Amino acid sequence: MAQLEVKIVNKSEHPLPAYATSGASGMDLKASITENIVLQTLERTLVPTGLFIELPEGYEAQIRPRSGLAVKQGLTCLNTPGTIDADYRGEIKVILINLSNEPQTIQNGDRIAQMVIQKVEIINWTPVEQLSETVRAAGGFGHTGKS
Ligand SMILES: O=c1ccn([C@H]2C[C@H](O)[C@@H](COP(=O)(O)OP(=O)(O)OP(=O)(O)O)O2)c(=O)[nH]1
Ligand SMILES: [Mg+2]
Repeated sequence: MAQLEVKIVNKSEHPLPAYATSGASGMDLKASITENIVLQTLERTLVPTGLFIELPEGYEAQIRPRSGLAVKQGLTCLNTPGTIDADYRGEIKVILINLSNEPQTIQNGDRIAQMVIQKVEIINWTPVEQLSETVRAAGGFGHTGKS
């Protein structure tokens, strides 16, 4: 399979993010910090990764939570999925929040989130007076029931 080339500047002391298995969607991102971060219950913070990327136009990176961190420590990404725009040249940072009942500590090198690269469609609007009819029509938000 042809693979996309993506420029990256790595200012962290950690190796480049990598796919853990051949079928993985995401690459884990590590905290690049000089001091531990302690998050109290419901506290949030911006965790630096030391990574800067240049995505080709038509692509984005999504920053998603790791399920292990979520289930074991109640740590998740507040803005999930975080969006890294193709034209962003700043440091990739992860907005973590502690949804557990105890303080949670983040150490340098901890795998705090995962990054998925995806294609995005850029669209043009076609303004119209009416949309096509469907069975669902305007039903939503539980409209089809529970089971
Ligand atoms: O989890 C995230 C989300 C965003 N970003 C960076 C990359 C992204 O391209 C930029 C802007 O993100 P977003 O569009 O989500 O934030 P905004 O509040 O709309 O800010 P802006 O007005 O700068 O677009 O911030 C991150 O590093 N991590
Ligand atoms: Mg924005």
